[in-house]
Amino acid sequence: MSKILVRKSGPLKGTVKVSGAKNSVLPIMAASLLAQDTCVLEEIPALRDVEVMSEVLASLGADVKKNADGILEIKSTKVDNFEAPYDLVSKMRASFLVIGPLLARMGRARVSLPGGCAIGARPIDLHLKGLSALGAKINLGHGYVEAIADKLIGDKIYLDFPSVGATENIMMAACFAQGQTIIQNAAEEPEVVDLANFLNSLGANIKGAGTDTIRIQGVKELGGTRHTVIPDRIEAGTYMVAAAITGGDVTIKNALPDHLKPMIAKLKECGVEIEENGEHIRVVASNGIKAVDIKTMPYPGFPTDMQSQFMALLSVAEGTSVVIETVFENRFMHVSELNRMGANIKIEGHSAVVQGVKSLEGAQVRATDLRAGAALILAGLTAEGVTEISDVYHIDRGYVEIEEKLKKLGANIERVE
Ligand SMILES: CC(=O)N[C@H]1[C@@H](OP(=O)(O)OP(=O)(O)OC[C@H]2O[C@@H](n3ccc(=O)[nH]c3=O)[C@H](O)[C@@H]2O)O[C@H](CO)[C@@H](O)[C@@H]1O
Ligand SMILES: C=C(OP(=O)(O)O)C(=O)O
Repeated sequence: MSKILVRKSGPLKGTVKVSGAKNSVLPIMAASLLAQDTCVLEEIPALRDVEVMSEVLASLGADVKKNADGILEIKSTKVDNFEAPYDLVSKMRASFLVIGPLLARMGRARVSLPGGCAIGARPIDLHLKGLSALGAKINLGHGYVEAIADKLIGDKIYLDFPSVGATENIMMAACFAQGQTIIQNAAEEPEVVDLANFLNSLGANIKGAGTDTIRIQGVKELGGTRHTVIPDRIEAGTYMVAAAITGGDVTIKNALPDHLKPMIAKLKECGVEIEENGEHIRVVASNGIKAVDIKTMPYPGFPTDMQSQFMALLSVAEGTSVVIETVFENRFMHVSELNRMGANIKIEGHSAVVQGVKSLEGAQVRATDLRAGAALILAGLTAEGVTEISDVYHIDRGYVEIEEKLKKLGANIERVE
């Protein structure tokens, strides 16, 4: 089993390029099941999750080819299987995103229930509410969801919570529904917009993505396309925090400031200087870090996927911060690991009270999920001695070459077997 070793690293300096967004590429790959022609996807990050989604699509009968660096070609003409099995869906929750397109395309889908994970129970009731509103009969049994519909008919669907995955699944299913589907209280995340842009470039008719009301006018078929995936705002935010926690000066390339507003605002509140320049962001931290309060919210609020990385930063800030998690009910697994490194964080219900300490100390810690792992790397960059992180496969789900990228900035980090 691999481990990542991190040692205290001086101010990080230099330039780092952000990869394509994991949370865009996964739904877009699922959506390519709807296309009659080849889909060429660019800026595909070399991530474990992308490999798993490729396996899922291949198991359904799609032809998935990895071409030159970062280019994926998907041909779905021969898709003939409507079942996504447990062994693939259990590897990655986002595999559940194939249920919408499979149902739309084949009138039938059987997909393993994804189950919860370290950050919460993560039910799929809103996905199913949407699909049944479109006319699908839903049966649950033996750990699988089966959705069947002779035809789908557009409807008005109000989401009780602006779920990213439910918005995406419903949007994909509605592409071939008769008439208009309206999703109200839809998720507004940039990745939802990227998916809608991809589907529209195939010939779909989707309006309003990026607002809380999305209108999908059903069409008869979708063609092929070439699409470049948006940059990963969470990876960008993680390198912004790496610069801040080490008192560094880092320019982040291929980052869209528009998608990073909450991270930019909170880092500025912490006393970090940020320069926005087109698709570059420069982060300069030379005056220490001040405590700030954070509340995670659906987009455009502060992203839950950046909560643990900011918690690492605030654990060495001057003063006391309060971090409130409102999106997932159990996303504080990193707290006990950070406390093992000398942080002073107390959990009170959905809040964590972070009393900043002068310094952290290296320890053996466990990446309990993807972003928790990133937070431990960030903490390790500022901790005295060695931080030894286990279960790093979580980190590989969502960060392309994280050691190499950090090493280029001057970090003392290595992977050992
Ligand atoms: C692959 C991907 O894009 N993953 C992202 C996506 O996950 P995902 O799409 O799973 O997240 P959701 O937006 O659906 O979940 C948000 C909240 O809604 C709840 N919920 C969701 C669906 C449902 O049917 N019922 C229900 O109660 C969840 O348990 C959670 O508490 O958005 C999350 C919230 O920004 C991010 O943290 C994940 O990185
Ligand atoms: C929670 C995350 O991803 P997923 O929904 O794929 O588990 C994440 O990217 O932080």
